[in-house]
Amino acid sequence: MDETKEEMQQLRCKASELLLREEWKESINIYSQLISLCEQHLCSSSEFKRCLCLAHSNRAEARSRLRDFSRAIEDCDRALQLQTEGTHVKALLCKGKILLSLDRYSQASDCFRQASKLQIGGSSETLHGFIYRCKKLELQSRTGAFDVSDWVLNGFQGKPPELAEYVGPVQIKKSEQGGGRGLFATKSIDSGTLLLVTKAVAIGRAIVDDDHDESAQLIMWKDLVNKVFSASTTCPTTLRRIYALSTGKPEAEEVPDMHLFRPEFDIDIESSKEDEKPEMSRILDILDVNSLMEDAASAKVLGKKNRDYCGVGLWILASFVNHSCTPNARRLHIGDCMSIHASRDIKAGEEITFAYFDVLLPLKKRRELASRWGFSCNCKRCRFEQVVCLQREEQMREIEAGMEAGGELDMGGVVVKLEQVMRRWMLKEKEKGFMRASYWPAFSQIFKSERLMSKWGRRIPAAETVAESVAEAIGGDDKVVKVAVAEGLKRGGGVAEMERAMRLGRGFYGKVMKKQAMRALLELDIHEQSY
Ligand SMILES: C[S@@+](CC[C@H](N)C(=O)[O-])C[C@H]1O[C@@H](n2cnc3c(N)ncnc32)[C@H](O)[C@@H]1O
Repeated sequence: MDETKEEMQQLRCKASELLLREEWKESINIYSQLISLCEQHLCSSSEFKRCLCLAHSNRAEARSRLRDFSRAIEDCDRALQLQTEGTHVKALLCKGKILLSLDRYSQASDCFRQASKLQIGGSSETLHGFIYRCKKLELQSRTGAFDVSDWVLNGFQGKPPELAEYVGPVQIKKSEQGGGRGLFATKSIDSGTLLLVTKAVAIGRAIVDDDHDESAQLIMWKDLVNKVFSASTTCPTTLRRIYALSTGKPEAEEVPDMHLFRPEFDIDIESSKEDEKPEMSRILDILDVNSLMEDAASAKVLGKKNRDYCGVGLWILASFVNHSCTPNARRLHIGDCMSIHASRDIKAGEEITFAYFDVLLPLKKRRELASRWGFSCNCKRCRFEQVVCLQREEQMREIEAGMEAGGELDMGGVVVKLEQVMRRWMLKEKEKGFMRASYWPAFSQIFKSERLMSKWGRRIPAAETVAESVAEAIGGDDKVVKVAVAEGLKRGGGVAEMERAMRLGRGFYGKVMKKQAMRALLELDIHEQSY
């Protein structure tokens, strides 16, 4: 027996040393040996029981560092079952932290509460900190009451605010407009209302000098693939969610139960399907269809100091949102989280869509971009412009030619000609908005140049009119909102002008941002004239 106890001591010392050195895999190995030794001698002495309990707690810690959450939780539960004083708190703390990172806020909170009751003496500050965090996140995830204004107003100091997973008034259904499934509003909502907040499964990042920097793009992509594969290997819930996403064969895809995407969801490990093992080829297909670049405009603004720092990621629930060139929703990137809000008023039952690419472009360019995603957009705006292009081929060709030539003079010509023909064709306001959105690059070139404005300004509508009409057609967009703000500022920033800009800003930034923070953000880039 003494020999066995000595062996136990040796394994214990070795494993804790490895744990301290953060050599997780090796420490798991040794703890596994220690566990089997203790299990064999469990009945002979209480020392083995204490050691077994501690070994499970510590192996849980090491497993959780490798994000092997389900097996880490199994270890915590075993330690809790053995219930040896002291280690009990350790296992509860570890389990709580894992549940917190799996967005199971109330279950995490229960663990921290139990631990704080058991903790005798010592500082309970950490536990109270965790309990406070759980409470805050649980409230956010239940009510959708998010506010990132303070962080914005503090100049993005420190880490981005921690945001809870939130599933608002949305549901997945078969889509009529896009292929496969889509996300739909379950009730009528107004512009700026938050629809969901979701943390990335993973984000691949790299410094990209320009759009053609292929090696950096490859690094970013490989980083994403490895992280997603590893996340789906270690967490059955993540795998189940990832496997609900499209592989690019819409006809074969079922509508998953919304329950699967709610924050407190947990699959019963026993019931996790045997055949649900991550397969690299399926994961690659899924990433091909669903991964998104961090939206350039918002990622750049919301806390990124280095503007060439690019990221491509996978955000599960957001992956059910189809594209439209006249979208009604917007995404914002705050740290690793994506929030999606209505960029216009949305009716109950309406499909929620956002833009996969810049939609302030003519039909031909948008078609090219959509074809890179493997679909052709059939939204209201694309259908309308297709008819215009067919029926008014000659005039549209002239406008297109001016656009492609790209000179300042040509831009003036493009805009004046476009406004003339739209008057002649007696287009409705909404239709004018569609066309103006398509030729926005020409409008914005004129609006941002005093010289061009003095030459063409009297022959085209005012910047605010164009900005409002475009925003009406495609929802809030930072380039468009900035024009409204710049105009407001030029006129001395009067209340009415700023109110208008703020209304448009609400569509772009959503209600997670108070007016003051939105104003700070909008003014930030005005001087760069990045519209
Ligand atoms: C991120 S997924 C969107 C959700 C997907 N429809 C599903 O069933 O899971 C992207 C894929 O959806 C389809 N899609 C998205 N927007 C579309 C649109 N406007 N028209 C047709 N297909 C679209 C394309 O097949 C695209 O590759």
